[in-house]
Amino acid sequence: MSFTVGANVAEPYVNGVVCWRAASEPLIPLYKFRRRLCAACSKTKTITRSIIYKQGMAFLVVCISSLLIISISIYVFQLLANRRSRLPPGPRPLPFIGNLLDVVGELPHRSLARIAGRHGPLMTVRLGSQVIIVASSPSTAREVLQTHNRSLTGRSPPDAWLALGHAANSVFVLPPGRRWRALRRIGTEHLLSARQLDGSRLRPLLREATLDLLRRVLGFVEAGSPVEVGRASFAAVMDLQWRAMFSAGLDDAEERALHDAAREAVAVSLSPNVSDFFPALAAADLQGERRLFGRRLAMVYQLVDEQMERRMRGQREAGVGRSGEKDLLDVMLDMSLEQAKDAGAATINRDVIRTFLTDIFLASVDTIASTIEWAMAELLQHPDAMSKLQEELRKVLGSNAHVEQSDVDRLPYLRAVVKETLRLHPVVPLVPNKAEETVEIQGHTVPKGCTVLVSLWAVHRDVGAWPEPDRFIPERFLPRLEETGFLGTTEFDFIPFSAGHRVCLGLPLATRMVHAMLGSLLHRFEWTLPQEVKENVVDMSESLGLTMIMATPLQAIAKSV
Ligand code: HEM
Repeated sequence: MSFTVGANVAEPYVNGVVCWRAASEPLIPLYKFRRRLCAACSKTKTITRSIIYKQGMAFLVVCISSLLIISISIYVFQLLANRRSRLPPGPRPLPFIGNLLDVVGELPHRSLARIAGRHGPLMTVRLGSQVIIVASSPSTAREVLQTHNRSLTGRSPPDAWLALGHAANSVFVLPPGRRWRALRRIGTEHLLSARQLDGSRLRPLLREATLDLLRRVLGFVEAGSPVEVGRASFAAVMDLQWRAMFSAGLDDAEERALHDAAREAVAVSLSPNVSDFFPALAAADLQGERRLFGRRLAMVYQLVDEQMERRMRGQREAGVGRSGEKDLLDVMLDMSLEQAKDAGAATINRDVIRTFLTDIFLASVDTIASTIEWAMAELLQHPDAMSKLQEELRKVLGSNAHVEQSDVDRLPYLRAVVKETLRLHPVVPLVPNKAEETVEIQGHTVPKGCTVLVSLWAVHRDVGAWPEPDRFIPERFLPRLEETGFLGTTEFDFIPFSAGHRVCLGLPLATRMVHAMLGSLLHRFEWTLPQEVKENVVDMSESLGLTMIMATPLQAIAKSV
């Protein structure tokens, strides 16, 4: 770009001296002007600066006013468009940034619930250039997850997920097409259905994971140190998931690497990112979230790849597949070989296998471990509920050392505690869908392409559905244990696993492990808070990535019973 200097600005007076060279050259590009003018006379240095300064200021003023005019026009246009398109009501957006200032600064599920308190259970917020419709009540959640679910199951991958091409094959963010359906089917048929989990291959693994957790806690007890409940649960679930997918355990170094990589990948993956609010800036990755997510993901990929390599080498050397019961990796490798033979467009290739196994791994560890940690934090602050639960466990289990899946039906208070924990602390508090078609909800328009966020957190604290919504009262679930199950398909006031086409794939595994692990921890140990925590309070603040975890990891003192 070049700037020109007209005759009027080319006669600058600085300390009473006129620059004749500038005056005689009415049109000079600024960058040249600066160099040439300096060669012309002894006073030019000052004069040049003065002219560049004036030009720069003029340019800045022109830019700022154009930006202001453009953004005010967009703003007015949006307001008019909103009125005409009958979007749900919402806070007035600022030009450019929309309602970002209202939402950031607090955890998004909390700020959105606060704003919904003013604007209603179906509201519109604008985050940067993105239009988001938020459903915050049981009835609006039902509209999204049941009535209009077919049109609202799309996904826009968060920018961070584009790292290493993860989004292209990720079951979490794939649009509801052929590949997404194939992956869900594989997950259900070969790992996560009740039939698989209660079958001869996986059932012993699930039991072993509970015993593994008890052993880890015993290690803390014997060392006389407080138990890091979340960390111990995380490690036990991680090992279980690895064995279920690869029929192989993790050594200490792998366990440490995976723990840190998985926790950080999950934490970074959905944290607020300017690239998501302003897709036009995404290429710059200004916050570095995509790079960070990519680095963490690469560590998980590397370990998954090692397992794949080892298995494929084994198959090549033996000339046949593994004998015995097949694990998830076997099943997926067999499928990819079959599809390669058919020479059609393979739905399952190596990249898809790597991404799916990584997704399943990431989905399972933090969710189950955090739910157990939240439950323990609540119980430690509600000793009556803890005693009642331990009494029930003593009666039902007697001298059995741990909870089996077959015991859970006879443990109503344990089930009520788990439900109340998931009500107050749904580990996925906001579920983002994308409207694939325009739909009408309660007299408002939800336009095609916008994001439709269901706030499970707000639904679970809806005052109409839940008296004293912020209190931990497991008893509220006792009369309705059988009524709603976990799917919320009747009332939609309790939907920790969401509902509809994209309902959580891991529900059967999660409910089995949370009940078995939590029940066993309470049956085998007496729990108290460390003295310094008793004197203050348990820090119940949340930290949010892909899942909602405790910001301060819970520590508790365990004593063998
Ligand atoms: C307490 C534990 C868990 C909770 C509360 C939970 C909750 C959720 C929620 C709310 C969703 C979003 C559903 C939607 O988009 O409408 C979800 C999705 C998903 N969950 Fe879970 N989850 C848990 C454990 C697990 C486990 C253990 C696995 C796998 C082993 C898993 C695998 C998945 C997958 C693959 C999806 C994506 C489904 C899709 O988009 O099609 N989850 N989960």
